[in-house]
Formats: sequence, C-alpha cells, structure tokens
Amino acid sequence: MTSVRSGLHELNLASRRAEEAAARRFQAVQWLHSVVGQLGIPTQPSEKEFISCLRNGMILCNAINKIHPGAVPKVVENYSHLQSFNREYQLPQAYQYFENVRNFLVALEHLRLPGFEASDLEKDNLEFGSVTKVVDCILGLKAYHESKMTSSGNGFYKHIKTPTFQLSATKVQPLSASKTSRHLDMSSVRDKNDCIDDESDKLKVIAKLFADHIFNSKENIVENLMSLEHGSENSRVNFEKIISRFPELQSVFKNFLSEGTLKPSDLKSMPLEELPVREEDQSSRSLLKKTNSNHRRLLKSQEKELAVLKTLFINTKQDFKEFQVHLQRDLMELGNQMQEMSSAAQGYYKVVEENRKLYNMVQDLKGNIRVFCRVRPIFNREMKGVIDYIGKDGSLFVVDPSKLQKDARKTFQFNQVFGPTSTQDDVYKETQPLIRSVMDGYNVCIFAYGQTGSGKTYTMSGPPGRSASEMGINYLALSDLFLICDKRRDMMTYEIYVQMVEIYNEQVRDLLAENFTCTKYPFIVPNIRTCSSEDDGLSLPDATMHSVNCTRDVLKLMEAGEVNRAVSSTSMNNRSSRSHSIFMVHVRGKDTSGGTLRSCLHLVDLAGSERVDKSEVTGDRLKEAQYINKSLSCLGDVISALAQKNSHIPYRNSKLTLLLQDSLGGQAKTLMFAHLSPEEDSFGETISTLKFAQRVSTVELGAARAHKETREVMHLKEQVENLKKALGAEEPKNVSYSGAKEIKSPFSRPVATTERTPPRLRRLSIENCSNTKVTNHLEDRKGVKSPLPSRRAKRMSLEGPKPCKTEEQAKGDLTMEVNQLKNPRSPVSSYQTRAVKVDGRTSIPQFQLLQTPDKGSSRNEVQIISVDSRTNGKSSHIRKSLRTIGKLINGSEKRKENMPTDPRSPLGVSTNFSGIKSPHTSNAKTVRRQSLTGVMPSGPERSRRSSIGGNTNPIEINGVNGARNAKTPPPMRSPTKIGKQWA
Ligand SMILES: Nc1ncnc2c1ncn2[C@@H]1O[C@H](COP(=O)(O)OP(=O)(O)OP(=O)(O)O)[C@@H](O)[C@H]1O
Repeated sequence: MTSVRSGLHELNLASRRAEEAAARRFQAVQWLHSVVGQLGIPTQPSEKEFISCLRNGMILCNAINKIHPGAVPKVVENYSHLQSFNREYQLPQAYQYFENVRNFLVALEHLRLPGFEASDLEKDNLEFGSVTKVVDCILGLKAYHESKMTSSGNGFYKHIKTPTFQLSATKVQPLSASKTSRHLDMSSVRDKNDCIDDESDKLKVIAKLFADHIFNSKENIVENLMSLEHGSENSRVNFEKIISRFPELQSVFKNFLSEGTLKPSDLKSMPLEELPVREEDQSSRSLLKKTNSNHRRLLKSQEKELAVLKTLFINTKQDFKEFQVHLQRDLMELGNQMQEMSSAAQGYYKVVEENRKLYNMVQDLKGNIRVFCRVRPIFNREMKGVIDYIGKDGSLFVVDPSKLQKDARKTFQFNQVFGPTSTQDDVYKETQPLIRSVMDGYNVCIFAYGQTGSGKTYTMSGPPGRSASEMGINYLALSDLFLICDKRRDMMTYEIYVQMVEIYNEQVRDLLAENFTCTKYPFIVPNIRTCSSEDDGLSLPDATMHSVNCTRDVLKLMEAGEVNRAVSSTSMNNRSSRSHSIFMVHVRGKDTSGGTLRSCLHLVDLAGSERVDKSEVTGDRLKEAQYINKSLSCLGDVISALAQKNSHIPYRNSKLTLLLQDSLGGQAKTLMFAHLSPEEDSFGETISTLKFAQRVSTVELGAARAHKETREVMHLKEQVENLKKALGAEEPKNVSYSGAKEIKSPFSRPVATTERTPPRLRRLSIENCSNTKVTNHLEDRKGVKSPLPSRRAKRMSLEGPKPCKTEEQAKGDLTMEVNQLKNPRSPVSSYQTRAVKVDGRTSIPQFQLLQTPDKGSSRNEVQIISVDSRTNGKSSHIRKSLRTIGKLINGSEKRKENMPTDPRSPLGVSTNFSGIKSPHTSNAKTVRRQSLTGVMPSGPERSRRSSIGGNTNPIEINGVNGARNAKTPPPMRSPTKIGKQWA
C-alpha cells in the first residue's frame, strides 16, 4: 500500500510539474504574441506546436529585434535569395532556419541572456526537456524587456534564474559564435570571409552536412554513431547510407581518410564528441560534453523515475488483480445470496397467493362481505398525510398526527388496499371476478362508503368529464358484462337492463325517468320490495327499466342519471353528492338447453358522511346532510347487528338499508369500498371509516347462491304447479281447503294467515313493532287496510304457539299450510312449517311435512305434504306424483349444486362448495358457522340466514310473495314496455 501511495505521490508531482511547464509555455506564447503579433498557433499550444512555430527562427529574431532593435541585423524571411546557394550546395531548406536561429542565439549572447541549443528546436528532442529550455529563454527575454521598460532603457538587467532555468543556464557561456554549439560552429563555416584553414573548413562542412541531414531526416545520428562503438552491423550500414547520400560529404570524408587525419577505425571506436578537433573547438567540445553529461544525468534520473513508476505500476496491477479477484468472489457470493433471496421471495409470494386464495375461499364459504380500501391522492401538497404504509397483502398503517411515535400507529387489514397511485383499471381488475359472477346467476352488490370528498363517485363513476382511462366501475362493469355476453353467445343469450335511482332525503327517485325535472321531483318511486330476488328480481319495480345492448347505451344512461342526481358544492367537495345513488343492472340469461338464470348487480355510490361544522352547510344542504348521516348511521346499525349476529336486523330504519337488504342479508356477494381522504385534518373521519370497514369485513352472510334453473327443473316445477291445481280442484269436498282457492284473493288470505300464523322469531315481531310506519305502508301496498293482522301477528309471536286448537283452528292451520306450500321458497316459511310440526299442531290430519333435511333451503325445493285417509284415490295418485316430482327436483337441484360451476367464472371455485358446505337448514348453518368461526350459535333454533335474509314480516311473506305466486307476472307498474317484458 505504501508503494501505491508513494507512486501516487510521484504521479501527482509529475502532473504538477507538467502543469507548471504548460503555464510557463503559455506565458511565453502570450508574450511573443504581444511583441510580434499573430504566431499562427493556439494561445495554449502543445509543446510540438510551440516548437514548430519557432523552428525557423523568424519569430525569435523579430522578437529580439523589437526589444533590442538591430540585435539580429538580417532576418531571413524569404528563402528565394538562397535559391542559388541551395542549388550550389544542394542544401535542404532546414539549413536556412539556422541562419535565423544562430543569429538569435548570438544576439542573446550579446545581451547576456540565457539561450538554448539549436538542436532543442528539433522534433526528436522534445521529450528530453528541450522545450523547457526554449521557454526559459523566451521568458528570460520577456523579463529583460520588462526590466528595460521599467528602468526606462538604462540597459541594466541581471537575469535571475528560476529553478527550471538551471539546466539551460549551465550552457550559457560567453562564447563566440563559433563556440556556441556544434551547429553554430558549423554555420559559421559559411562565412566565406572568415580566415579559416582548409581542414577546419572541411570538418565544419562535414559537420554541417551531418547536422542538416539529421535535422531533415530526423535520424538520430548520435545514437547511430554511438552504436558504431559496439560494432553494430546495422549502425555501420546506416552510417554508410548517410554518407552515400551526400556525394560532397563522401569526397570530404575520403580526403580526410587519405590525409590520415581521421581513420575510419578511429571513427568507429570514438564517439562523436571525442573526434579529434582543433584547439579552438576544445571549449565547445567541453561544453558539448557537459551538456551530454547533463542529459545523461537527466536520463538517469528519469530512468530511475521510470523504474519507480514501473514497479509502482506492477504493484498497482497486482493490487488491482487481487482486488478484481476479491470483487469477483464477492459478486459471486452476492449473486448466490440474491438467488436464494429471490427463490425465497418467490416461495413467499406463492404462499401469500395461496393464503389469499384460501382466505377468499373461506370468505366465500362464510359469505363475508369483502372490503377494499382506496386512498385518494393528497391535493394540497402542503398538507401532511396520515397513511404510513400500504401492504400488498391488504394491510394498512395509519399514523395519528396528534400522538407520539409509539402509540401513533394503527393497523388495519382488508382484502385489498389501493394507494393514491392506483388507477381505475387496477381497482377494476380486483373487482372483475365478483362482477363477472353476475353472469353466472349471482346477485352482487358493490357499495362505496367514505367521508365526503374521499373519492366514492370517482371510483364508481369516474371524475366529471372523464377520459376512457378514468371510467369508473359502473361503466367498466357493464363493458365487461357485454364482453362476456359476446363470448358466450353460442351457449347463452343474455338480456341486460338497467335502472338508476337515488335516495334523496329518504325518498327514492328515479334518475332515468323520462321528463325528469330536478325541481319538481315527480318521479318518486313509491315501492321498495324486499326479498324480491325470491320472485322477479326487482326490488324497485316502479322505477324505469332500460334495455342496454352496448356500452354506448350505458354511457348515455349514466350521463342522464348523473345530470339528474342531486349534487351541490360544499366546502369539502365542489360536487358533493347529496344522495345515495344506486345503479342496478339486471341480467337474464337463457341457455341453449332452455335453462335460465337471473341476477342483479347493485352498484351503490353512497353520499358521503360529513361533519356539518366542517362542511359548513346550512339550510337545504344541512337538511340533506342530516338525512345522509341518519341513513348512514342506519347502515352502521345494520352492519353492527349483522356482525354481532343479532336476531334483529333493523333494515327498515331507512330506505337505504331496506333497498340493500337483499345484498346485505340475502344470498348475494357483497363488496364494500372504504374510501379515505389521507389528509391530516381528516384523521378522525379516516379512523371511523376504517373502523366501520373493519366491522363490515366481519359480517358473514353465508355462501352466495346462483339463481339458475335447468330446463328439467323448470319443467318439473311447471308440472308441480299443474298438479297442485289439479289437486285443488279434486279435493274441495274432502278437505276444507278453501285456502287453495282463496289464496288468489289478497283480501281473504291475510285473515286466515293471521289467525294461524305459527310462532315466529321474536326479533321479527320486535322489528315490526319498532317500525309500524313501514309495516303500515306495506300493508297499504297489499291493500290490507286493517292494522289487526300485524297486531295479531305480534301478539302471537310474543306469546308463542298455542298448544291446543279447535276444529276451526285446525282448518285455519290447513289454510296456513297451503299458503306455505304456495310459497315454498322462503326460508322463514319453511322454518315456520317445521315449527308448526314441532309444537304439535301437526295433529291436523290432512297435511304432514316430509322429513327432508334440506327443507326450505332451496328455492326450487318442493314441500311434499302427506295425504290423509280422507283423500280419494285420484288425489292420492296426484300426491304420489307430486312427491316423485319433488324428489326429482330436489335430486336435480342437489346434483346441480354439486356440479362445478362454469369454469369461466373466476369465483366459480367457491360455488363448488355451495352444495356441500352451504346447508340451508338453520341447524346445519349454525353448525357450519360454528365450525368456520368457532363462535357458538346464539340460540338453538335460530337461523341467521332466516334472520338476515328471510322475510321478516309474516304478512309480507304470505301476502306479498304469496300474492306474487298467485299472479305469476310480477307487479310491474309499467313505465316502459321493458318492465312488462321483464315481468
Ligand atoms: N383516486 C383519485 N385520483 C384522483 N382524483 C381523485 C381520486 N379520488 C377522488 N378524486 C377527486 O377528488 C374529488 C372528490 O372526489 P369525489 O367527488 O369522488 O368524492 P366523494 O367521496 O364522491 O364525495 P361526496 O361524498 O361529497 O360526493 C374529485 O375532484 C375527484 O376527481
């Protein structure tokens, strides 16, 4: 490491030195530029560019002449006058440069300034520090110039050597022109007027010719000559080559040889510096020697540095290799760890996925209301958020801004949580399987809950003026349903109808009624039917029904509905919905074998709960807010009652809960979207929404059931109907069976029913008591004006069954039994039938219930009554047929339930269990719930299904449903033809 560090230090030193040299060079160029004008090179030239521009000596001579006029009397600028000379001597052009360079160096000498050697301008000498010498010389000249300027030309200047000057300064000697350097010696030969002897002249000519050749060819003659010492063949050949190129040199050389002054053998063994020279050249030779020794010293030190650098480089290389090996090893380990982690993660995700599936399955079996949570983005960037973490597994952490770190965190768990960045598509993807099951005959309800401005309308419908990617669930669901229609075209034909209503100030208003005017609200829907799915699938038969065939139709209707919806601006939301909107999609399907299905999708956008102090509403808005909050509180009560498995579920306390009764208590699949505003100041509302959502997620509705009927079942049902009719016609004399006839009269029936109503669940009666207004309303609807039946019913249910009956009462019982036969679908009625049997009233001889374990569990199931001795042979035969058909239907139903559902339904898996795990007798259900939840049943005879989903009003059960059974088409008050068609 130390070697690396010292190496780096040296490198730093070298780079600093190079920087310093460059700075000095640029300074020299700048000065030259200011003195002689354009140099034709960049202001920051490379060493090569710098030297090449000075090589002809012109710039140097001009510069010295500027600061000391006449220092170089004659500057060779145009070589044309030398043409004759060139021709005579065949001199290369390079020689001409020496004229200037020599004169410049001589002038420098006169001025006693540091100089350099002409060879320093050669290209090959660049790397030996020659540029430094030239730069030093020019900077010396500059300093001289400046001192001359400041001392007003008194001419006194003493050159102060800079450290970098030292090397070159050693060569500056007060030499004559002939002694300055080898080149200068040679050039002085050219002066024909000088008195020199022949030999010297010849030597100088040879030297000059050599120098020129070296300069032009850039051959390292010194090295070549040096190599001659070692007798290198190549060197000799090179030397001879050089000589052979110059005929005049050859002759001079030959003369030398012939005169014996210089023998080739001497030449061979002697380095150039040691060639015998004349006395007067001794000083220049010594200078040359000195210079060479300096060079050698420099070379040696550089060699040393190079060796250090080499070792440094080798060490670094070694270190680097080691480092590389380490790195590779580490990388390999990291790769292995990553692989392990990724396989572990994969395994984890698989397990999570499996868990989710299993959890969903359990939820399907229990019929849990699924809860998705959606957090909208924060609009005010300065506002802090309370959402701390959103997990993929449906976990959500919120932070209470008013508390310290430790207690601040609250955790919630839902089926799915969508963060602020989730798109409408992300949300729909998770909802899709549920929505698709509508096409398999399941009733589905999706409702959006949350404080005002939290994004309910955004999720359900999309923002106002939405683009295709912003379409909400309502639109996407319909598009999807159409897609499925298209895919299944070969097997099924579907009809899709929509209704859209709102509950505004506890009034149901038809948003799609023709000529709707917001100011008058004439389209108030009078009737909400509960348990409608048991009959015609319409809970709001009086609302306009529109057939839709494509998404465009849906879009038009949705837009119309939205225009009609009550919306106002509050301080919490510019377009706050002031009503609960319910978009109902009715699907009716018929397969190629004649089987039918019908289902309903409720898409509910609830109005937002709001704190009136925060929303700052007054007048009408305040009234609206109060209605909204009241109905939401009723929804909360229903959810609480369902979650606690109370016997009394207060559906009737508001129009909203009454309308959602089927979805919250029936056999539907239900999903709630809990919407959150993540801002700090909404923390209170956020927590209450989350708590409500958490409670909703604990509600178990029991396994959902598809409303499908095969052709076989339909056929058998038809037969049953016919046989029943035939039986009714056959036995008027044998049995006091007036009820079978009377059932068609809505007025006579309630009396008989009231008289013989078997003991009912206590909660139902309480519910009726608690809301006499609603009961009265329903009674009105049925045309029963007298409050007596309901009062009677209440009394009876509170009192419990009466043990003894008169003959007349027995007849009444018969009537009741027949009514139940007419209405076999209600789980409550089946329960009642059993109750009758249990409490001993089965002593009535004419009718006895079969001991069917699944009695009352299926809509398609037929209750078989035993025949007493008083029936004649024909009716006995009919009854036998009825029994056989009943068995057939029951068997077929069970087979159907055990059969796997349509594989195209993503939620089909769950339905596989329906036949096995969804027993419908209250006992079986209680046992199942107990096994799934570990919660003990609240009472031995209590059926939650019957308490939740069953019809709670005896009058309604026997009245409404009975009436509907009696007159087959459902009572569509027909605002459109479609309504009739549907009915
Ligand atoms: N996920 C989201 N992404 C972007 N904008 C959203 C999102 N959710 C809601 N918004 C915007 O927030 C505003 C309020 O949303 P929205 O009207 O849907 O709330 P709301 O819960 O229906 O309110 P209210 O109960 O008062 O009717 C709207 O401008 C809507 O576009």
